[in-house]
Amino acid sequence: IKRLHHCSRTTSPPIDLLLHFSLIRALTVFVFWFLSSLYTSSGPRAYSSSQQPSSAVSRIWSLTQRAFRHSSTRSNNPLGLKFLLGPAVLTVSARLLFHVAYCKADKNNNTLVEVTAKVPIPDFKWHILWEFVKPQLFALVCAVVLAFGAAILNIQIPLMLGDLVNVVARHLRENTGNYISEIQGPALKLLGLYGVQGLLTSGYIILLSRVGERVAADMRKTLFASLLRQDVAFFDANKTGQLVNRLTADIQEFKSSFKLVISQGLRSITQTIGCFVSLYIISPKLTGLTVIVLPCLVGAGALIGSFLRKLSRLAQEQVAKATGVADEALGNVRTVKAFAMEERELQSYAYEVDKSCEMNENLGTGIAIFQGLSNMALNCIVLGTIFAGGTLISSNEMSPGDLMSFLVASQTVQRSLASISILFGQVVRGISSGARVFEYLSLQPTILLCGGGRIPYHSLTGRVDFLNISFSYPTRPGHEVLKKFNLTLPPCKTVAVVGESGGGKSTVAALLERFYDPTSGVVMLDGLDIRTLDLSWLRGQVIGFINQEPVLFGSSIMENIRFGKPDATDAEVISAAKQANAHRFITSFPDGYNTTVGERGVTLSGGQKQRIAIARALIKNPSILVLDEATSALDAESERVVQEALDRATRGRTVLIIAHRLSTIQGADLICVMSNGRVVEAGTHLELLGKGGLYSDLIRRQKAEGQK
Ligand SMILES: Nc1ncnc2c1ncn2[C@@H]1O[C@H](COP(=O)(O)OP(=O)(O)OP(=O)(O)O)[C@@H](O)[C@H]1O
Repeated sequence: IKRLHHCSRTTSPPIDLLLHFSLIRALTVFVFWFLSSLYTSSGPRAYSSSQQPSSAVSRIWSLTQRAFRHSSTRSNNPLGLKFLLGPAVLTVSARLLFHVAYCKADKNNNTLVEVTAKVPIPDFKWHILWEFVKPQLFALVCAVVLAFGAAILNIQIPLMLGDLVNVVARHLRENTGNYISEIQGPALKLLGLYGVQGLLTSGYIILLSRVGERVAADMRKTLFASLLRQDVAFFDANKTGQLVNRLTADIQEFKSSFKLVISQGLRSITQTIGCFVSLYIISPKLTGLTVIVLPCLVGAGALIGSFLRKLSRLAQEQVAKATGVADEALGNVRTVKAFAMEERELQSYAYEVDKSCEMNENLGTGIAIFQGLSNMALNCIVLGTIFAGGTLISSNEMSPGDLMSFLVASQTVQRSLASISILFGQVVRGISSGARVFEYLSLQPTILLCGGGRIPYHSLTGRVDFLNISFSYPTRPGHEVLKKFNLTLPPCKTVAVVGESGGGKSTVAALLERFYDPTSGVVMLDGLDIRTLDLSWLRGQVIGFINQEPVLFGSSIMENIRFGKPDATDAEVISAAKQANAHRFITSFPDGYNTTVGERGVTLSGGQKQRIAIARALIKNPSILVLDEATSALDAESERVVQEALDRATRGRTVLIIAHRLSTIQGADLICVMSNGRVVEAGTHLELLGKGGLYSDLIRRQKAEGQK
């Protein structure tokens, strides 16, 4: 349980392997016990004295009959049936216990690191996988060839073991010749086979891990690039935690499944087919019997499998929900603490985790029953083989060595089928993880970053026209925010947009930045529709954007300012900081411009963050500056310093100010008052006051609030 606490839910629990190994060991012991009992107790001598296979056959019959009667107290049949059914029953109960314990450990430690899921799970796109696999094709083909070779050698091993047993049996029967020289040939051949098989195994594992890691790295880079390309509307609709999960957990899960399917899947399938061929060569009759039983088992397995897939999908969706709750609480931890909501957040998380725990317990029980039943069925096949094999030996159609080969080969088939049954769950998880990754890889943004024209810098005036704009946010299509909105920002003038909260002021700025495209109407820059212009040029060089809550990156101040112009020299960074009134406070820090600002700039005051954001916007020397309530989150003193910086920054530029505090915009060349999604009043401060309309009302209201 201690190990399980640390083991990710996405990996196959190690106990599975232990159980499967113990089962295989128990079966091997049984086979050897069975064969040795033929040759030892009343064994080889009785066999060799009579020289009749029928004596061995009658012994098989009597032993197996006794085994069925559970006659463990009598003579030399100590375990019999228990050897066959015992491990299967143990497997079922141990797996049940294991899943209960595992889920409990999970519940107590809240160590859920499951992949995210979105309803419904998208289709798996094979052509995208092919694009990633193509560059690694050579290594992959080599790995497949080596894995195939190892599997083929594994198929030979039962046959060679049979030869070995035949040599031993002949020597014991005839008791003539040199045992060492007789056994030497087949034994050395077998040893060589083991050696080559080991080499091939190492080879394909090395190659596969290389292919897996490279495919995963390529997928991560491509997915990240694809996410960064998406429209702002995409990020409105999807949670950051879920997106990050696709980059990490989903790709990890997919990589593990990919490697496992190629290595274990290919080996197991080859071994199953190859050993079936061996079985057929050894004894067509016995193989025929197995073939009759197998389709029934496969049919039942497929039925249970589809049910388990449904359970798995529901469980994954629930885990994603729990992760979302944790992500939101941790991402907004200051708000949670400020409202003393830790307990409530914990309760919501615990509720979702408990639900996912219950679903995973059910899934675990389903998998346990499935694996237990399949193990039991396979064990019964071995038992049936012994019954039928005895009959064939009695009719001289088989030698003891053949029976040995048949049993080992059928055991290989059983082992391979068991590993296929383990793989089953992994494949389901891998396919759904891969599908989630590919879904975002193939997503095309509607607003393309590159392409389109640029206006030469010397002829750019910075005039902006919003013409008949109507707009609804894609996440809320029924709610029209702008209705036939018209506004002109004359070159090198400052226009302020004011109005009641939620009236659509910030939306105007978002449309100018082309975070969204209007539903109808057009935004023009210097008389050109901005949809025809190169977006990276527009955002990167023409428009500077400063909003109410500037977000800094967790690097140094120097790097944060340089974010506005990646090729800026240190001198340019310092000059921008001076323009933004930031140089003095930056140089007062012991590390100056190399001071790291903490996650999202948490180690700086609001005013300091805002001035760095202004410097970041100014360094690209934009023709148009958008200030979206840039000072409204600051106290009076910070506001004064930042306002000073802004006044300096706006000189000689086209400026759009989205303002809440009307005191900050009285010097604007034009003030537009918005109501109900359109401009209802426009003029200078004094003109609007003289009209006594909505603007005067807003001023009066703010004054009254200020006095209060
Ligand atoms: N990303 C979004 N998705 C959906 N609706 C949005 C989104 N952003 C804003 N809205 C809605 O659009 C309307 C206008 O919002 P906007 O932010 O433009 O108003 P505002 O005038 O700037 O308000 P405030 O002065 O309070 O900042 C509001 O009803 C808001 O709920």
